[in-house]
Amino acid sequence: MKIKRLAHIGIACKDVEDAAKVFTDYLPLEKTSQDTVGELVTGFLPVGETSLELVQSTTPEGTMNKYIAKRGEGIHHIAFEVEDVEQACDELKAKGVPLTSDKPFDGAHGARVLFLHPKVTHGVLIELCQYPEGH
Ligand SMILES: CC[C@@H](C(=O)O)C(=O)SCCNC(=O)CCNC(=O)[C@H](O)C(C)(C)COP(=O)(O)OP(=O)(O)OC[C@H]1O[C@@H](n2cnc3c(N)ncnc32)[C@H](O)[C@@H]1OP(=O)(O)O
Ligand SMILES: [Co+2]
Repeated sequence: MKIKRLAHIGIACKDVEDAAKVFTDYLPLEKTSQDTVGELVTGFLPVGETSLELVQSTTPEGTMNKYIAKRGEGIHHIAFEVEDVEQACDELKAKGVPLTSDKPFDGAHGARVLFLHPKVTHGVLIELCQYPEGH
């Protein structure tokens, strides 16, 4: 597996637009995109070669709302960009690493994403993402 960079830090929030205001009012950051991906809304704020990814659920029982109900808003996951997420998935499976899905699925900005289960990563939910060429 080749890791290219820390792609983003995912932050669980109740409302992307509200949360973005804090980061753009208190810090010199800019929200450069907002997209809906399945039941999630994401907002990206670039910081050097990485980004903050604000993530909100659009349904009461959605992933982020479930997380927020248990732990409150805050850092939810860290995402590493990999060269080949299918290969990374095969490698992790061969090592017996528990994943949250059987295979990579669609993420924001055309990425394919895969998550290692936080129970084996010292409580840190780790995303691996592969972006399309030219991203
Ligand atoms: C927007 C697209 C994409 C991108 O392009 O970047 C994204 O970032 S999507 C982000 C949201 N999607 C995901 O997080 C998908 C992967 N996550 C999951 O599949 C689930 O959330 C989970 C990690 C399997 C947990 O779901 P579930 O088992 O149903 O929830 P529980 O509340 O019962 O949690 C079990 C256990 O895991 C702990 N947990 C849950 N979330 C996290 C977390 N973010 N970080 C650390 N630990 C987490 C939770 O506290 C429970 O622990 P115990 O209480 O000790 O059992
Ligand atoms: Co993410």
